[in-house]
Amino acid sequence: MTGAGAAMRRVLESRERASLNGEQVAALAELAQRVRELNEAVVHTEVGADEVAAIRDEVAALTARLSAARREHPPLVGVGEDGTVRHLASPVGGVLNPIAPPVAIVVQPDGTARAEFTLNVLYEGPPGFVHGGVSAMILDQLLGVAASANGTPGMTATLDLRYRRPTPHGVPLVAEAKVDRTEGRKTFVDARIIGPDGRTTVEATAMFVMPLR
Ligand SMILES: CCCCCCCC/C=C\CCCCCCCC(=O)SCCNC(=O)CCNC(=O)[C@H](O)C(C)(C)COP(=O)(O)OP(=O)(O)OC[C@H]1O[C@@H](n2cnc3c(N)ncnc32)[C@H](O)[C@@H]1OP(=O)(O)O
Repeated sequence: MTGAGAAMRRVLESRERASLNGEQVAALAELAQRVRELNEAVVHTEVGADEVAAIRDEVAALTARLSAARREHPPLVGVGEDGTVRHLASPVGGVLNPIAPPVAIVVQPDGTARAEFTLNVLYEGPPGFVHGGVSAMILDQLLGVAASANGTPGMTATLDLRYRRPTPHGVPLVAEAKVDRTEGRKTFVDARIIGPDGRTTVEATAMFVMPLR
């Protein structure tokens, strides 16, 4: 195990997060997906006020059923040898988090963290386009995964963004991040979001700092 992997394991163990087995993850991921669809339906519904009130009560009843047995913290699933963490409830791509945009990040052999995804209207800022804060969140995650996969995980210390052109929603997007260099505890990473026309919409650079403890 790398020093970074050991450091991450220490950080996570000190936070006493439970692990789930594959079957539990699959079941909860399906539930989260249904809730994602519910969120989208809430934004678009045109049903009448009485129906809205009835659905509100049904949703409240479902929340009470789920809350009958609760964990103190959201679960994590382990740390890889390279120090990367699969955070199941992450607000970016966390399969158990119904508000997470569906951003599945894959680390390529050259260390590039890459994701192909489509954002729906739930992530809209200006009409027709993705909210800038959502783009920043996705890029922060991608940058952090690239840093972790490099064996040099850390906390985001700086995140610089350049919004070159609007990022459309409802169409396939690509995002990529790659480590530029490391200096001691600091890791510098570059990233971008690319629109369906192949042009970059947002560029980002970040510095991650490995905490001392
Ligand atoms: C074992 C690693 C554990 C990491 C856990 C990561 C989970 C990974 C999991 C899965 C991958 C997915 C990725 C997730 C992506 C999302 C990540 C986030 O959202 S992180 C939340 C937002 N960020 C914060 O809340 C940071 C808050 N700040 C801090 O905790 C500290 O300030 C920290 C750790 C950044 C630095 O604190 P110090 O005490 O360790 O280090 P000092 O001694 O102050 O600085 C070291 C060097 O860095 C520079 N530095 C530090 N912060 C700077 C800053 N903000 N701007 C410029 N320089 C800075 C300093 O000037 C110093 O440089 P000189 O050595 O003198 O050259």
